[in-house]
Amino acid sequence: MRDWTILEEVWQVIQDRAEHPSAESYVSSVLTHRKGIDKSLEKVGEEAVEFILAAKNQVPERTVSEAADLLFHLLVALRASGTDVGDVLDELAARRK
Ligand SMILES: N=c1c2ncn([C@@H]3O[C@H](COP(=O)(O)OP(=O)(O)OP(=O)(O)O)[C@@H](O)[C@H]3O)c2ncn1[C@@H]1O[C@H](COP(=O)(O)O)[C@@H](O)[C@H]1O
Repeated sequence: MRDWTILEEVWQVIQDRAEHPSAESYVSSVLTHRKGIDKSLEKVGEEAVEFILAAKNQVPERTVSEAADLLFHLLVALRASGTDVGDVLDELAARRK
């Protein structure tokens, strides 16, 4: 089975950027944006649309790239909304049949 720890690593970096914002950090720029949480929610929407178009048009490389963008921006939006990704994983686990 493929190793998913990269998702956990990215989540940890997002926590670090939230707790220690820096001017060079893209994550910090989203989490401290003047639009507030709307910035990260907009990014989730944009990336979802781009993913849908890539998958619908059957462009494999773009589908992979847009899926990565979507997962990344979803993690940032979870942080922006004060949601623990652990609770999302627990929810998925609870749905196991
Ligand atoms: N996975 C990503 C990632 N994917 C995309 N991006 C950035 O997302 C930005 C958005 O690009 P777009 O073209 O979608 O949008 P844009 O119009 O340029 O900008 P906005 O709409 O966001 O204002 C680009 O600057 C990319 O570099 C990312 N930035 C960071 N990460 C991860 O987050 C970690 C922390 O990054 P920093 O916060 O920058 O240190 C990194 O080590 C990576 O693991």
